[in-house]
Amino acid sequence: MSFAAKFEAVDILFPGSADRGARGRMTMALAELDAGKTRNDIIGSTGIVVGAADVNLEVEQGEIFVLMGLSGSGKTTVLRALNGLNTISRGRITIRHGDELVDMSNPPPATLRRLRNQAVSMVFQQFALLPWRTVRRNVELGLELRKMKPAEMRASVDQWLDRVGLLQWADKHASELSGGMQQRVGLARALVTNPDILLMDEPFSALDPLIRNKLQDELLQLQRTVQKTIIFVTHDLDEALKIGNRIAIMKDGRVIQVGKPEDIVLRPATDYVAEFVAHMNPLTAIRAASLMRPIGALRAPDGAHHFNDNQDYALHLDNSGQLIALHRDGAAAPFHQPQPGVRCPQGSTGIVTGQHLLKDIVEIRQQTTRPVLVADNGRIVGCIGTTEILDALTQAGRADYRDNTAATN
Ligand SMILES: Nc1ncnc2c1ncn2[C@@H]1O[C@H](COP(=O)(O)OP(=O)(O)OP(=O)(O)O)[C@@H](O)[C@H]1O
Repeated sequence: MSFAAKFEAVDILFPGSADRGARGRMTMALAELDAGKTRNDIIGSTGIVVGAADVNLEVEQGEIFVLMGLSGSGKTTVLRALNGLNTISRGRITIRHGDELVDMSNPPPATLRRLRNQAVSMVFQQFALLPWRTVRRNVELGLELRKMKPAEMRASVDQWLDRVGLLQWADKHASELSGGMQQRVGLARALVTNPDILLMDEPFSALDPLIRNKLQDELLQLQRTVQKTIIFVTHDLDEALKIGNRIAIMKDGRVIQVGKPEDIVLRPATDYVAEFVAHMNPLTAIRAASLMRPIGALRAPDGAHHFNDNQDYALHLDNSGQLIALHRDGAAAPFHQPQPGVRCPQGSTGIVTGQHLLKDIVEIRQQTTRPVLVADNGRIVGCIGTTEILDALTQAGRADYRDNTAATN
């Protein structure tokens, strides 16, 4: 997989007033940064604000990459450097636009215009719609600079309005829509230009929790079809864990950990991240592959893999690792592959993939009253019983898991 955007040792400093001494103060601030001085030291001695320091990141094509951190940690500063709204003080940012690699360190104005028009679009927290324009005319805004024929423009716009479920609202004014609907218009406006990268700056923060949750689901659904590279800023760890393929945690302008949601949850790199994680919702963050007990450890002398979850479960696998028979306390027991939206039969063990979320596992377990098996391409790789679910749900259980994996690594 090639990168969509790459940050190499990026520092972004804000000089404040553009007086004659600004350049000298900037040089001094960079030297102080190199000497390990803190943000507060640097603002005290030079008046310069460090927005981002030594940021190294590679965002892959087609992933949702989340920048997460508390207010002032530098998320927006990093995001805005990707469309040239913030100037890089040192280091390099490269953006892939088709076959071209664009250096964002100091792009000529024409390159920047082309990039903003074609390669990078942004969705804002406060929607930024024009209230006097209709919904359709707001979405057209993204295409107006392209000199498209009106009929072609209308077809693209309506296709996107349809995708975000607002085609019926096309002739209403933006001000007549609810917050959630307005943000769907913002999303359609950003996507109608078919950008390589979509930047989303706290897009759902202004919405109430139910609508926010719904829009997160819709974004994930949309992403499955459009497969865009999305860089998403949030200060909410649950949101980051739910929607991010990978997450960068920021503090004081620096990236302190980058990883998949489960890396962040199960292996926090610092006490600071661990403190965040202690308050998160594991149901939408932990996947079957991380919480299962691996099958390898469960083989008994009779050749079956035995797993105890109140009762003894014996898994009989063929040479390729597929389940051919399951016994519960010695009696043959049924198993099945759960289907989305279909209630699992009670008493039948469900077989899921490693990608299933803890919330799905809990639901399957509740419906079947049986442990859950995990398969990778048909090969059984692990089991999830009550103990594994409780471990994943509780902070203490997750800490045990961390200690055990650290001990076995
Ligand atoms: N244009 C600017 N001029 C001066 N300082 C700035 C500017 N933009 C950001 N900063 C400073 O850079 C630091 C990082 O700000 P940034 O907005 O990136 O943080 P954030 O993590 O996105 O926070 P929030 O969630 O509150 O938006 C802050 O100290 C902020 O005051």
